[in-house]
Amino acid sequence: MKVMKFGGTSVGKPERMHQVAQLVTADAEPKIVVLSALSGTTNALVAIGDAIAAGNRTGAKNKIEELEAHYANFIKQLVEQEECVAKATAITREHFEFLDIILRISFSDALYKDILAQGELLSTKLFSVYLQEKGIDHLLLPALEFMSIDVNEEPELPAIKYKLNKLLQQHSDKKLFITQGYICRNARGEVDNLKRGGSDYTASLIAAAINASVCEIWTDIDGMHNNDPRVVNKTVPISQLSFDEAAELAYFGAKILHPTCIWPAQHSNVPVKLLNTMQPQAAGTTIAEDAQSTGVKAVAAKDGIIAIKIKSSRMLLAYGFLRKVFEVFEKYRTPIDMITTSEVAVSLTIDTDAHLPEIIKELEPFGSVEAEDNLTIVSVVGNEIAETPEVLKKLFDAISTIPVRMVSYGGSRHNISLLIGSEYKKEALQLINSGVFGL
Ligand SMILES: Nc1ncnc2c1ncn2[C@@H]1O[C@H](COP(=O)(O)OP(=O)(O)O)[C@@H](O)[C@H]1O
Ligand SMILES: N[C@@H](CC(=O)OP(=O)(O)O)C(=O)O
Repeated sequence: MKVMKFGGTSVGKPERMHQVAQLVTADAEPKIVVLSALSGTTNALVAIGDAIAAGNRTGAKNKIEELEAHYANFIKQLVEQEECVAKATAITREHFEFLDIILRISFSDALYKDILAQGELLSTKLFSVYLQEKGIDHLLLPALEFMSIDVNEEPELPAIKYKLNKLLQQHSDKKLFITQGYICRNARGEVDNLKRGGSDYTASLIAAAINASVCEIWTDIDGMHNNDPRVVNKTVPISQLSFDEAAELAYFGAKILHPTCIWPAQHSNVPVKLLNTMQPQAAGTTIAEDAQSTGVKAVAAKDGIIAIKIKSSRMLLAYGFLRKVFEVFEKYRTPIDMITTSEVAVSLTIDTDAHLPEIIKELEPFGSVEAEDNLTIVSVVGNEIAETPEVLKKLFDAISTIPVRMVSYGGSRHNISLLIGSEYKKEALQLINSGVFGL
């Protein structure tokens, strides 16, 4: 059995959904198809939730109406038969009625998550209606019945495995299952999600849970490119990546993959393929354990980074000092991305300001604390990169005009990371493209 995940761009237009139907019926292998919300929908739902949270009910109502109109148009081109048009219309009405009700009741965090879940519920149900119209046998598997996260918001792989396999056994006559990406239940049993872009994570968790033959991530580009195609002009697809390389690229900003979506597939040794819905014949990228070729593969950039510097001539070299610093970040569940130390200071980076004031306050007894935002981590990734001759020289020659704030080298065998001001990101990625990749 294989997993095929189609992102928002692959289901965002009726004709693309038609194409998805062709791709999922192209071979006889049983499959679980994971769909994201239509592109733009989750952003619109976030805007609706934010407007309601801010007490701007008129603004929220206008956004809901705009989104409903978008779905009304979508349906017109998705299905033709009167009966299917009626079904699709009833489905959208039901979900927009839910949003209308939320406008009238008191708002909570749990309701916000419910709002965000509507996108994937809509896309899968509408796709199911289209499959019905085409007479394609399938079953809609509700993700909320098997996809769960624990109190620390981590997916519960053993529970997911148990529940999903049980559901599949109950429907062993079926060959095609459709389910929602992104959405799940949390430890309180409420509707929750796997964070933005989380449908890739859903696909990888499902692939691990069923020990799939392959986890295919279908998107709007022919695989992982060597650089961010939204930022630089000339990029090329990479045919093979190891799990570690792909995980580093996803974590350090390659938007094509959700930051943590590699580990489940790696855990079960399921190869992941990145493929293009608009160009299905393109080779794409294969991510697998045995893709071990060495050398520089790609560069990615992660924005929204904050650097914190703690200066303390007294305490820094005392043992136990770093532990005390790390405990503050642990307390606020804020991961540290990069860290460097010197005789008198320790500098580290985080990617969220959610608890910044509390963190700074608790660090102040250790020394003087400075925080700086608007920074970007640029990560150059490739197996055994540190042992690859010339890489460091080429990299630093290429970016000699860019002020570099921090460097991380040696922490992983697959990664060299640089911290720069976000205003230099585009220039740095372009310089690395020509200086390191020769493009
Ligand atoms: N290194 C990269 N390789 C390929 N695509 C990238 C890379 N970095 C950023 N992207 C962007 O990721 C996009 C695909 O991811 P996403 O928008 O999340 O797709 P989907 O809607 O299918 O989930 C591409 O259109 C591309 O612009
Ligand atoms: N719809 C969700 C989940 C997702 O993964 O979407 P996409 O596959 O289009 O990146 C989001 O926008 O965050």
